[in-house]
Amino acid sequence: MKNLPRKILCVGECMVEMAPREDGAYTRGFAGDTFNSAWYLARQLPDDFTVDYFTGAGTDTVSDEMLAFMNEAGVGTASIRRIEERTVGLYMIALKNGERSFSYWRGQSAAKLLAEDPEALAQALAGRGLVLFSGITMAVVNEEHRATLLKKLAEARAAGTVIAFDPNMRARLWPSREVMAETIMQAAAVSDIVLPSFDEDGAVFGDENPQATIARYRAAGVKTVIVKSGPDTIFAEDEDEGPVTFKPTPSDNVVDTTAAGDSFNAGLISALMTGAPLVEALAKGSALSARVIGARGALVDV
Ligand SMILES: Nc1ncnc2c1ncn2[C@@H]1O[C@H](COP(=O)(O)OP(=O)(O)OP(=O)(O)O)[C@@H](O)[C@H]1O
Ligand SMILES: O=C(O)C(=O)C[C@H](O)[C@H](O)CO
Repeated sequence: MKNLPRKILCVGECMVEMAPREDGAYTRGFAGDTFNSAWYLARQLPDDFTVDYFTGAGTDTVSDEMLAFMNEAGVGTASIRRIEERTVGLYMIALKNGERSFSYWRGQSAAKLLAEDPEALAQALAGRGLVLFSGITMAVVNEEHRATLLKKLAEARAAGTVIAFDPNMRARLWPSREVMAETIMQAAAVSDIVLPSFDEDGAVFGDENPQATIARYRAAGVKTVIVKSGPDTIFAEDEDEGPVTFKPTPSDNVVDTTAAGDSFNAGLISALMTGAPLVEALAKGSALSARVIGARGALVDV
């Protein structure tokens, strides 16, 4: 990808994260899929890039702390909406042999209103080289705001912004599997790059193999599809570069898989934004995520 503005925006929900420690206590952090990618992107990209986050936050102390945390990490917060009567959501990680599961407390979070003001959204999206959003971004907003979000993303795309989408399906956040699947395909239809995981997409859409996942998204007009599969081979296809595969080196130190996909996305996008071919971008994403799963929590100082 060449000649794009060196300005990235990630859109979604960042929450308080409670990550279990070995001694049974919890470490408080701030995390959420698209924010995790923003955090890693800010570290991976050269200094002449900017990375911003768009969401809703409250005006209480924990919301202030979240924004301060973002700024310290080099993620810009200028366009974040502050909503007085709301606050930030919370999630807790549970670990079983390194594989993570989450419990959520996010019903009243300000992020649910991130697409309430179409003008604010359009302004945040304007002039970006790349915008990343996810299935979780789509899940946390209501039906009307989902349509606003898709419309504004389509307008940004028409104006030259590359739109990247990770389906990141969290069934519990959706009213039904049908609505989830339908919305994921609508989101893919406004996107240039789609970054699914085969375990989720295979189960929800009945894809027989990663090639079927690629074919489904390519038929929806997506230029670049990258199908992640834990330690297994990544299958990708790009309109210009054709099919590409990459086999990650399986890790012998899987401590917590939280944000494996988010950090992979950041490594991949940072490589593509600096002009690398797809195969190199797959290698960079894999190398970063392999380090991230070796420690607890979403954000790992790697
Ligand atoms: N056991 C592993 N060993 C080495 N690399 C791994 C392993 N698990 C994951 N990865 C790396 O992380 C990438 C993303 O993993 P995965 O397919 O599990 O993502 P995901 O399901 O989107 O993750 P999440 O949604 O939990 O962030 C893989 O493509 C691979 O490069
Ligand atoms: O599950 C969510 O909604 C989150 O954003 C929490 C985690 O940080 C994320 O799923 C990791 O990929």
